[in-house]
Amino acid sequence: LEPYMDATDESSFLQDMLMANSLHVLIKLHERLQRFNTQKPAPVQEHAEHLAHQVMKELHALEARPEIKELMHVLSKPHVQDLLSVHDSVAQNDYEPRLPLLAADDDEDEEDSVRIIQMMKSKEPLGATVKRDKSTGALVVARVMRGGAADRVGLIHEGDELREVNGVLMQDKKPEEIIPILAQSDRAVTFKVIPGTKGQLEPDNTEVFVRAMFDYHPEKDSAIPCKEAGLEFWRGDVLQILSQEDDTWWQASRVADANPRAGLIPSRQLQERRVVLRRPEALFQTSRALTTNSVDADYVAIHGIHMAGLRRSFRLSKKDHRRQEMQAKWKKSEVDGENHISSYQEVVPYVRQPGEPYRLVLLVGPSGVGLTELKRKLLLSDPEHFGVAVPHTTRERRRRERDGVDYHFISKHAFESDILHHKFIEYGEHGGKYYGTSLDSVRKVLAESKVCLLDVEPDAVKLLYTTEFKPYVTFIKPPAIEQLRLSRRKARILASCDEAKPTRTFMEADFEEMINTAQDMEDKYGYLFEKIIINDDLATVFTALRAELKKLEKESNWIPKIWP
Ligand SMILES: Nc1ncnc2c1ncn2[C@@H]1O[C@H](COP(=O)(O)OP(=O)(O)OP(=O)(O)O)[C@@H](O)[C@H]1O
Repeated sequence: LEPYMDATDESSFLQDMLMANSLHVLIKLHERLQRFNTQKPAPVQEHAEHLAHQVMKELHALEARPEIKELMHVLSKPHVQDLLSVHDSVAQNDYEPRLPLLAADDDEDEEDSVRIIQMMKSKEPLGATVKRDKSTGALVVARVMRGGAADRVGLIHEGDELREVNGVLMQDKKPEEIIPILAQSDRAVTFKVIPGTKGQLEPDNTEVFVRAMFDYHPEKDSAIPCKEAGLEFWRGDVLQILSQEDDTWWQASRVADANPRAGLIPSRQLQERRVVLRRPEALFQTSRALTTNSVDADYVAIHGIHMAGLRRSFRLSKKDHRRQEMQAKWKKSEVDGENHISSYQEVVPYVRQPGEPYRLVLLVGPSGVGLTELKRKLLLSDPEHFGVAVPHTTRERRRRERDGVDYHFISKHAFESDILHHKFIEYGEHGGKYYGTSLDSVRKVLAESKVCLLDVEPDAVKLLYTTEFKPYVTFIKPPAIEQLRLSRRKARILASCDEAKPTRTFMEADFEEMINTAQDMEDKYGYLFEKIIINDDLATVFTALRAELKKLEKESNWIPKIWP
C-alpha cells in the first residue's frame, strides 16, 4: 500500500475483499480445478458411438423384449448419438480444426519437383499406407483411403515418394519408423513428397454395393497390411465398394454408417480363396434332395378366412424320412454365382413401384419353430393384404372343401405331368396321395396385389430366387433351449406318422432337433437369408415381423443385382 494513500480505507477495503464469500468460493473452485487437472481424468473408452452401434446391431437380431426395444429406441435417438459422438471427440481430444492446408508447393510441370504438404495433426488417422519401393528403395505411398484425411486434403496420392516427414529424411527409413515421427509432432505435420507418376486416382466403381456374406474383424486378420485401416463388418451389412484397384484389398464403407470413411476389406478373390482353402466340403455340398413326408394338409377356416396352404403338407421331418427326388435343382448358372456364397453379393437399391407385385415373403425355419403360426397371425391381421398359395392334391375332396379355394383337386396323372413340367415349388407324398405348391398358385396371389406368404424348405428358395418373385427370405430361428422350454409349454406340434394322434406336445428331443436343424440351415443357406428373426415371445415376434414387412413395402431395400 502506497504511503500517501489512506491506509485505513485501503486496509478495510482489503479486509472486506478477503473476507468476501464470493472470493472464497472462487478460491475453492480454483483449488478443485487444480486438483482435477493433476488427476487427469481419463475416459473409460474412446469409441462410445461405435460401441452403441454394435450394441444396436446385436440387439436388432433379438428384437424381443420391451427393455431391448426401449434401449434400441434410446440409442437410435439423434440426441443420444450426437452426445456419444461429442463424448468420443472429447475422449480422443479430437477438437483441433480439421485438416486445413497450410502450405503447398506444387509445380506440376516439373517432374522432380518437391511438394510440401502441411497438415494439422488430429486424432484422425492419416488414411494412407506407406511401403518401400523394391526397385528404388524409396518410401512411397501405397494406398490412400477414400474419404480419409489424406484423401480429403487431396495432395497425397498413391505412388508419391516420401522424402521428409517433419524435417526427418526418409532415406533408409522403414515404413513403420514414420509412426513415432508423426507421434512426436505437436500440431502440424509436414511432408515433403515427390509426386508419383500415377497421379490422382479417379474414383472407380463408386456405385457398387454388396451385401457381406461373412463377418469380418480386421484386428483378427493377420494378413491385412494395416489393421487400423481395416473395416469391421458383419454378415448382412451392405457395403459400398469404393476401390477395387488392388486385387487383394478393396476399399469400402458401410452404408449404414453415419461417417462413411473407407476401410480395407478382403477382396472377393481373397475371401473366396480363403474359404475354399479353409473348408471346401462344408460350403460346396451338393443340394440335398427334398425329403417329403406328410401329415395331411388340413385347413382351418377361421372367421371365414380360408387357410388352405397354411400348413405345409409335405413338411420335412427327420423322424419320418422318405426321400424323393426333387423336381428342380439349383441351377448354378441361374443364380448369383455360387461362389459369392462365401464373399459378397452385389446388390442394388429397390423400391416397389405402384402397381408392381409385392416381393414374395418366404419364411424358412426348422419344423415346429412357428412358421405356420406366424403366417396364420399375419393372415388374420389383414386378410385383404396377405395371402397364401392354394396347394394341389390328388386326394379326394372332403365335405365342405372347395376346389381352387382349399385345394386344387387334380388327378394323379395331372399331378405327375405337372411334376415333369417343373410346375411345383415343392411337392410330397403321403398315404399314396400327392400334395404340392405350384409356382402358378403363388403367381395368382401376387397378381391379386397381395403379399404372398410362403414357407418352404430352404432348398426350394433357390427356385424362387428370381426377379419375378424377388423373395424376401426370412429365417425364423428358435431361441435358446431354456426359452423354448418356457415358451412352448402349451404348444402342439404335428406328430410323426407312427403316432396315433395327429398332434402332441413338444418333447425335449424336439427342441434339440429344432435347434440343430436351425444351425444346419443357417450354416448351409445363411447366405440366402435377408432377415433372421428369433421366435421367442410370439406376440413380440409377430409385431416385429409385421413392422418389418411394412417397411419392406414402403422403403428402399437392397436386392441382389443379378437375379435371373
Ligand atoms: N413363439 C412361440 N411361443 C409359443 N408357442 C409357439 C411360438 N411359435 C409357435 N408356437 C407354437 O408351436 C407349435 C408349432 O408351431 P407351427 O405349427 O407354427 O410350426 P411350423 O414351423 O409351422 O412347423 P410344422 O410345419 O412342422 O408344423 C404351435 O402350437 C404354435 O402355436
